Amino acid sequence: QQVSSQGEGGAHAGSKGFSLPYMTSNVEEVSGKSFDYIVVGGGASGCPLVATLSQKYSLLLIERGGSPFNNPMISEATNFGLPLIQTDEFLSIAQRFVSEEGVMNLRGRVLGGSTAINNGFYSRASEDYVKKLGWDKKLVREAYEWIESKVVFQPNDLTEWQSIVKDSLVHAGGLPYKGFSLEHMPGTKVGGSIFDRNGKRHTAADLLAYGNLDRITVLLNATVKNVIFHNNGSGSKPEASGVKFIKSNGNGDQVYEVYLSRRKDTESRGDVILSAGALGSPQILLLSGIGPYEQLKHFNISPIVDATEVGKGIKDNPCFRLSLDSPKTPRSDITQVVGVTKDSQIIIQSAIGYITNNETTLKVAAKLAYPVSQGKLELKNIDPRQNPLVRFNYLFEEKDLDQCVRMGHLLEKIAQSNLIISYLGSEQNENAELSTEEELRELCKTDVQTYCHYHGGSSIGSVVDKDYKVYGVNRLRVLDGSTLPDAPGTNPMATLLMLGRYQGIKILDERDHNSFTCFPEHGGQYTTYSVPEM
Ligand SMILES: Cc1cc2nc3c(=O)[nH]c(=O)nc-3n(C[C@H](O)[C@H](O)[C@H](O)COP(=O)(O)OP(=O)(O)OC[C@H]3O[C@@H](n4cnc5c(N)ncnc54)[C@H](O)[C@@H]3O)c2cc1C
Repeated sequence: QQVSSQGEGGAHAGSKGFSLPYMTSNVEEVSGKSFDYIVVGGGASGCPLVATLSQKYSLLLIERGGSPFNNPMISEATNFGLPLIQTDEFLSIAQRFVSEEGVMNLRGRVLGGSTAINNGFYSRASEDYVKKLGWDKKLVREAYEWIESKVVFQPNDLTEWQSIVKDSLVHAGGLPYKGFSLEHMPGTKVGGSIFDRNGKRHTAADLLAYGNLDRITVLLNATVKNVIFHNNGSGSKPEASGVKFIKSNGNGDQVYEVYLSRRKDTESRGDVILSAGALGSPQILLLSGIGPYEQLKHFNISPIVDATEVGKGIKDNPCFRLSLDSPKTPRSDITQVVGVTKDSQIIIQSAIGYITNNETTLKVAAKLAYPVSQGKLELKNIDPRQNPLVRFNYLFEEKDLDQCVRMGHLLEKIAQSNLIISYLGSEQNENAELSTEEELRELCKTDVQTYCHYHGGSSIGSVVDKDYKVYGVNRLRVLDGSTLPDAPGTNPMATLLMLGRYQGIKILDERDHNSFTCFPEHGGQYTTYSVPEM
């Protein structure tokens, strides 16, 4: 495995000699220009995609947040968790959202996306998952390895807390120890991390340094409102020709535009690619007139495609979390170890996060790896800077609720293991009784939480085709967590980073062989409308 062990393979924020593409927050500088590709959202999938496509094409990456470079709140492992509690409505690094059922959740709002605020735990998807999504196994491996050689690290020693968690997972949880691995597997393992051995975070934005820097422009602090379409003549599908965006700070109400280069030969034109995440991309599709007709009408949005599936099937992995009382205030601690049950249904991990600016809390958490309950995403208003409405319908399906009870049992057993109790030095836990089945069932319903691994909403096979092209229009793709119809089981970041690289290579190959196919191969119920003036 090509994981860097000491940071030599990666470039981290602020390191000397680390060249980055041109970045600007000056909207006027970019407005009116044309690029071969326009990528919206510089997160886990967007950044490797841009780096890869830049080998041959000019790109504009538009990111609603600022730069992660030289920002210790992002780069220092010791600050892990602080940005998650320091949120505001429009400008903070992390943006909070609360699902319709009242569960607090988070999304990244900075170049690097959620990889700039997350726990950094890196684990590949299983071969079964790769097969199920119809991906090319060899290319998937190459793409994982490319990512790993640049921003993934093998932890050196486990922290004291992670070491206790590891032993408790093995002894109390019955999950045998498998050592260090990037592969998803049952048992207890140490995984990869985007934090290096010096405690520096390497976000997806670091990957931009490996592209052709002369061909990449990054526009920061600009929020994309919608995609611009034009008609190529009667009978042809609406074609994306650019995007409209506004300043993220809301100053002024001016709307700016950028365009796709209009080469004479249509075969050699690029695409607008939405990589704005599981909330951002479906929201932009809806704001662009691609969504259920009734919803578009309600918000007075001129319809481009009556795409009933946009926003549907969004899922979040329900999480059962226990906060442990500790007499000491431990230092914040990122996840290095996970436990996976034999049937791969439950994943357990622990981190120490901030609850106030100077107080931390120890948490152990179990996540349901493959939830079946699905929700939906809809517009709340037409402001792209605000969160859309999202309901995940956590534990709606009985099967998920049963698994949640199982998670509760296992987690309580681990949290009350001798190892953890003696570390905490608290006597109250020692005599604590385990909850009954009924109590856990109730707790699951009232206390369900999130791991922030939400996905779906513009899924492959229903909103995009196997090449991530949006059904019903030309030159528009979506590539990020919103396209995953099911969770990768393990933590999703590795797979979403991989997907950006993987699909970037596929697009380069596709264009080399000049075999553009603009027609859906399956799925995709849609009606297209003629393009109105916007
Ligand atoms: C707190 C937290 C902890 C996590 N821990 C882990 C972990 O340890 N391991 C793991 O594997 N996964 C973890 N995850 C999940 C993982 O980080 C995400 O699944 C992954 O980053 C999603 O990738 P993405 O490309 O779909 O979206 P993102 O990485 O979120 O990127 C989307 C980007 O689009 C931008 N954007 C959105 N809308 C617009 C717009 N209108 N205009 C311009 N830009 C826009 C956003 O600002 C963002 O930069 C965690 C997530 C969170 C929030």
